[in-house]
Amino acid sequence: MSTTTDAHRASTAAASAVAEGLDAARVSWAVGGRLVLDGVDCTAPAGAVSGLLGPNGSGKSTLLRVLAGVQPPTDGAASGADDGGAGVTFAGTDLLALPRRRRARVLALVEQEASTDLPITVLDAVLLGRIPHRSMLAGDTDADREVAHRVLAAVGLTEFAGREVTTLSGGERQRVHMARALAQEPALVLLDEPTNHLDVAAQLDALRVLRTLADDGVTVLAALHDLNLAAQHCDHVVLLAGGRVVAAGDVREVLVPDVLDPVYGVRTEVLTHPRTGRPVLTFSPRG
Ligand SMILES: Nc1ncnc2c1ncn2[C@@H]1O[C@H](COP(=O)(O)OP(=O)(O)OP(=O)(O)O)[C@@H](O)[C@H]1O
Repeated sequence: MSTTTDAHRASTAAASAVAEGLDAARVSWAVGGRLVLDGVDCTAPAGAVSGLLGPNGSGKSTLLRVLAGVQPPTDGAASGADDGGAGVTFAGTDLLALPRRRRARVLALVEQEASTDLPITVLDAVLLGRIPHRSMLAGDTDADREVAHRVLAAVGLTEFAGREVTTLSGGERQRVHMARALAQEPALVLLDEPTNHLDVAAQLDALRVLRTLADDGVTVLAALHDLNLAAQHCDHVVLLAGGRVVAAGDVREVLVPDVLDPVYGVRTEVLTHPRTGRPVLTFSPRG
């Protein structure tokens, strides 16, 4: 069985061996006196696809927003957590201390409900991702447009470049959000449910894009609800419940009945994928 401490320690050690990953320590966030994140420690190794898992309301979106610097962490002592201040480093740099613009050159966040009601074309929406790379007053350069077309091709949206974003389907918009994030050319990508709204082929496409990023050395951390997608596509997973990390490590250690059943309140059975050797999970109600 994978315990919080053992698996987490092992994955932390693995991440520090890869000097360039994301390392978050003692991250807390409270609202209305309630601790939504309670001293979260987690890592995402560089060059790997990491999955952030957990039931509804466990704190995945909140954690991604804090890691991305969108929402400042609550001071541990002030929030009632029994630890000190939060630390979020990437490649040894204190992410929370970086000015916003510099942080946007390092990391991109793809949120679940990103605003899509701007009356602009897909190409212009993706070009917004280039803003952190140019001076405030400069317009798009040829190099910016080259990057935008490259990332549009990567997410399969080349023929949508001239379409207004508002005319796209939910799945197409989801891919625009991913393309805009990729246009930032970040070294760290945080994604909240990137497969939401996507059909099964598009889900595999999205995960293929994440794999390509990881193969290029990018650190990828994606919140995922589908534990089987995580089982097949993640190198490392972090499981949250009630704002705490309950397990972290390799999918074969974390995605097991002893860990999942109490967290999700279900009965899990684990098979082995005949081709990949990775776990395939089935669920039934507990009782
Ligand atoms: N601004 C806020 N005000 C009050 N409660 C909040 C706020 N933001 C988050 N919460 C609460 O914090 C908890 C964690 O929310 P969060 O969205 O991070 O969970 P999640 O794991 O991403 O959930 P889901 O899988 O349903 O998307 C929830 O109970 C949510 O209602």
